[in-house]
Amino acid sequence: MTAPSRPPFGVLLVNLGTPEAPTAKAVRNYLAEFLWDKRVVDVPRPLWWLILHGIILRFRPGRVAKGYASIWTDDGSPLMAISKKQQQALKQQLAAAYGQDIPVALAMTYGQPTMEQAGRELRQAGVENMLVLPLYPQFSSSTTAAVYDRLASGLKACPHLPQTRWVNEYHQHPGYIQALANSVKEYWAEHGQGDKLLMSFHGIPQRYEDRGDPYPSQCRATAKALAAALQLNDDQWYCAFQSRFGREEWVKPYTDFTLKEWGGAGVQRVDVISPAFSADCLETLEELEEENRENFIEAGGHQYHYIPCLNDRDDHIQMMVDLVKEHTKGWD
Ligand SMILES: C=CC1=C(C)c2cc3[nH]c(cc4nc(cc5[nH]c(cc1n2)c(C)c5CCC(=O)O)C(CCC(=O)O)=C4C)c(C)c3C=C
Ligand SMILES: [Fe+2]
Ligand SMILES: [Fe+2]
Repeated sequence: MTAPSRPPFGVLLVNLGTPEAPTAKAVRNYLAEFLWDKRVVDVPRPLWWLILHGIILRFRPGRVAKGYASIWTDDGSPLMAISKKQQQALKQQLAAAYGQDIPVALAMTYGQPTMEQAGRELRQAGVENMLVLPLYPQFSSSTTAAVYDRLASGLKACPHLPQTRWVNEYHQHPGYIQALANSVKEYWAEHGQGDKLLMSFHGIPQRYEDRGDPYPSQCRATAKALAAALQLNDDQWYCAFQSRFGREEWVKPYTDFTLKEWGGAGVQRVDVISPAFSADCLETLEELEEENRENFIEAGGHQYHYIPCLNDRDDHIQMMVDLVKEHTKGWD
């Protein structure tokens, strides 16, 4: 009997993390870990500890849990359920592309599965070369860099470091732009085309951009590339930022203000897509699908269409296979 051969490399897929249940307690645990990360909120300690534990974690979890309850599925939080589907689909498409099993593990920056769990899984599969693929198309210090920190701290206990490479961002990758364009075109073929396509990205504080975070400019570049792929005129599309948190200024223009303004200005129908997210989540299914629909309709708009994230679409997973091939040269 021959020993099973080592895989040439393994892939670590990473996303943000999500609560274990749509309850105030689970949301509190999730937010306590997430919002304590200095990459996410940089307010000096111990002041931030007092604000987080004294105010935010007392009131926010109950309200946010209701939002999660409205989108929860039989398979749990959408972000987790979709991430698992992406993991399985990527494994299948990599096996087809390489003619052998390529291990793919899933980790979350906050909560489960941890970097340590995913790392052990890859190690047990014999992985010595690891490609880290954070599922954030645009690089931000608050997301992608946080993955680096967590992985580095998870590897502290590892006696045998794998060779590691990273996918920093893929905000203008031709396969990514093409998959976005395909999804919009398919949506329009079925539902017709609106007056405007709003590309709504998760925001970050303006201060983070001012000190060099490239995320907003990468979002604007993604939006421009998608508009070009769809051959839209300048008045047919717009790029805005959602999900503000706290009182300080975040990158503008704001999605909710834009939709209120459009609703009042007689825009009849708007189509909304959210290219900062590789998987549908609270910020798309609740904030965009529900809250912002209300903002537009209450201001006088008529039709509001939300176009889903790329999730486990074939062309999205194929783009991940291309990213893997491009970043593992010499390992295969
Ligand atoms: C407090 C500051 C925050 C920054 C900066 C931030 C950046 C950022 N986040 C994502 C992706 C996601 N964020 C999600 C939820 C979420 N984000 C924040 C705060 C910041 N995000 C909070 C407090 C929450 C939780 C919900 C709430 O309390 O309002 C999610 C959804 C998770 C889910 O379970 O579905 C994603 C995904 C990006 C891409 C980003 C910057 C580039
Ligand atoms: Fe966020
Ligand atoms: Fe939100």
